[in-house]
Amino acid sequence: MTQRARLIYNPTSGNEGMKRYVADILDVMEQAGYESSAYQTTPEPFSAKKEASRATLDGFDLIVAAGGDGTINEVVNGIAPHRHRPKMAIIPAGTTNDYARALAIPREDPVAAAKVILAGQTLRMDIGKANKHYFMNIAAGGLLTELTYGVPSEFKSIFGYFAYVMKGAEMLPAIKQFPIHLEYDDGVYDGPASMFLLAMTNSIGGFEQIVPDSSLGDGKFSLIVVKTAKLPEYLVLMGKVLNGGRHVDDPNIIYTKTQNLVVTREDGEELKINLDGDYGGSAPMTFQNLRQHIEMYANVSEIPDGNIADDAAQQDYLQEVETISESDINGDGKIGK
Ligand SMILES: Nc1ncnc2c1ncn2[C@@H]1O[C@H](COP(=O)(O)OP(=O)(O)OP(=O)(O)O)[C@@H](O)[C@H]1O
Repeated sequence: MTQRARLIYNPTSGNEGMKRYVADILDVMEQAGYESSAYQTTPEPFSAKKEASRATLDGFDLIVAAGGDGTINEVVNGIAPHRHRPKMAIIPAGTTNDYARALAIPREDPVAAAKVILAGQTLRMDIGKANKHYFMNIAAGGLLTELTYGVPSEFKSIFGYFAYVMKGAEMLPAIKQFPIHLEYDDGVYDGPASMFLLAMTNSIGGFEQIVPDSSLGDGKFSLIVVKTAKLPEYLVLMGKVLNGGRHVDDPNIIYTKTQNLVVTREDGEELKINLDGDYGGSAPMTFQNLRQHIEMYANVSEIPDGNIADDAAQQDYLQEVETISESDINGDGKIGK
């Protein structure tokens, strides 16, 4: 039976330019063998999530999310709760596009991004669960991340803000410590912290060094806890991030891999949690890594081998590799020249 694909696109993402590419993107999806249709998101909250959920229940085989990381996060939230989940493809049109960067998908040209589907390479990507919400790239808490709520979209990404901070250091005096209780796979931390991050890729506002050893599809979060709130120590840490990810050994940092995490703020104050750049609820929060939960088209050959878990690259890609080796088979059926 012909496979069906649904394009869910946000007409307001980026420079509101997505609309004019829709016909060409649908054409690429058809070339890839999918019977294709499109849905334009609306100003109504969570329209992308609702449509992704509906299309999943309707049995669509592929959902293509075109928009900023906010739209991609909504589509992930529409798909992730279901037992039978379609594949996803990403067409970036936001301001930061961290997730597309992680999947090595072109970020300037939406049609080129769609053509990643034609190459047929996919990765089974981990998805994070945070209480009842899902996220695909990053969860974070702490004052620096709270500053991102209610700011203009160009500063919406936590680490767009982080970059801003690194340039101007204007926000650093605002960093405060709070008492936190963390339970993760290898331990418990009770003590002061100024922020924590849970990352699933190494694509965080363009800083690949924040998570120097991420492995897509390994079923583990990279947990980073910054204990200090002292300005000079923050500057040292930022220097170490830029200097090849050496912050991971700093005594002011906890850096570990974990599948599960429980976060509680111990002084009774609210700790807002940011999921993929937007407010996603407050602590106490339980996080779980859903290993290889959604299969996504990716430019796998452009991602360094060391950044992909051994069993995350999927069928189409592997078939392509097998096809190449079949051409090496001799007339006598043996492999080799
Ligand atoms: N037709 C529409 N009109 C107005 N707002 C919309 C419409 N469709 C979606 N939205 C809103 O767009 C927001 C998501 O934007 P998205 O994150 O995809 O793009 P962006 O803000 O340009 O990207 P980035 O987060 O990278 O800056 C959601 O709040 C959603 O409700």
